[in-house]
Amino acid sequence: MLRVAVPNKGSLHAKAVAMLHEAGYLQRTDSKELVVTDEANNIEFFYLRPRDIATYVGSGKLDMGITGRDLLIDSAGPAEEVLALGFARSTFHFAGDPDSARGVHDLHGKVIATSYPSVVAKHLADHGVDPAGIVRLDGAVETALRLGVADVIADVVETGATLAHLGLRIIGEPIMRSEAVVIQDRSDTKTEASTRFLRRLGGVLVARDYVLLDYDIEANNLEAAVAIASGKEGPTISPLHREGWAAVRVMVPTAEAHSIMDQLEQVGARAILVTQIRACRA
Ligand SMILES: Nc1ncnc2c1ncn2[C@@H]1O[C@H](COP(=O)(O)OP(=O)(O)OP(=O)(O)O)[C@@H](O)[C@H]1O
Ligand SMILES: O=P(O)(O)OC[C@H]1O[C@H](OP(=O)(O)OP(=O)(O)O)[C@H](O)[C@@H]1O
Ligand SMILES: [Mg+2]
Repeated sequence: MLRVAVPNKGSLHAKAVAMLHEAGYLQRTDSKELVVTDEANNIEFFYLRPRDIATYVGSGKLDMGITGRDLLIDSAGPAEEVLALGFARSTFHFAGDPDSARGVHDLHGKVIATSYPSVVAKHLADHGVDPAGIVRLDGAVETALRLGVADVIADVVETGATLAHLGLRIIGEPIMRSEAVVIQDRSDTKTEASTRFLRRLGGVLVARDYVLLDYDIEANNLEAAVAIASGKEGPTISPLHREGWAAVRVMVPTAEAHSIMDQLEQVGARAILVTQIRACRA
């Protein structure tokens, strides 16, 4: 049975569970449940703290897990990323009062508070910067500045609202970019079960990113229309019960669907319909 770690709280939890649901897996209905066995799919889900997931997977106790790329990197363990999931996107930055520092080289001799000490230490070492200290905190890292615990922080930034609210500025370039990822032990070989799990999640990603577009078009205009949207593997073209016309079905990126419809209409497409994809293997 495949054993998979799922974040039990925080930014990753709800979206990871939603994705597993969409992939057809049984998920817990009570937040007190720590393990759920999905007999039908031969898979067991362990609900764990996001920060611990790379440790469990890296030690081989669990086969795979969903966590943040930043947490995986900070763990510095033997687990590796095998699939990016596109949610919980964030960047990781140094930040401080507007006059505290302009770039990483100004951090020489400063005390830095962070929940990601290993990432910060490596980044500073890579830039030849020697801080006065790195203070590890679990959260609310921004408050360390106000309380005088640190000169500068290194933290997750999503919208930037938290920093703006406190009048803090980003210092230098992003240290890393993160999103939710599936991880696996580096020494694990692919099994049929792990491949199936990844294929299912990959199918959810495609189903979320693409829609199906159907339209009718006169045969004369077909080439122009296909040039606008040619699909992942080429469009399906069927004869229409109307002399000289065809019906076309094609997958297009969700984000581009409306602009593609505008362009198709201009080359003569009619009855253009968009349909959401619930699941797929593409
Ligand atoms: N505001 C945010 N937006 C997007 N991703 C975030 C945000 N805050 C944290 N993350 C991501 O969530 C993961 C951290 O997991 P963690 O459990 O600490 O989440 P959290 O949302 O910060 O939870 P907590 O409420 O315990 O602080 C990391 O991958 C991090 O990049
Ligand atoms: O750029 P923003 O959209 O404002 O998001 C970034 C904030 O979100 C996270 O905090 P969280 O809510 O997880 O609280 P924490 O500091 O206690 O971890 C992170 O640590 C930042 O403080
Ligand atoms: Mg947090």
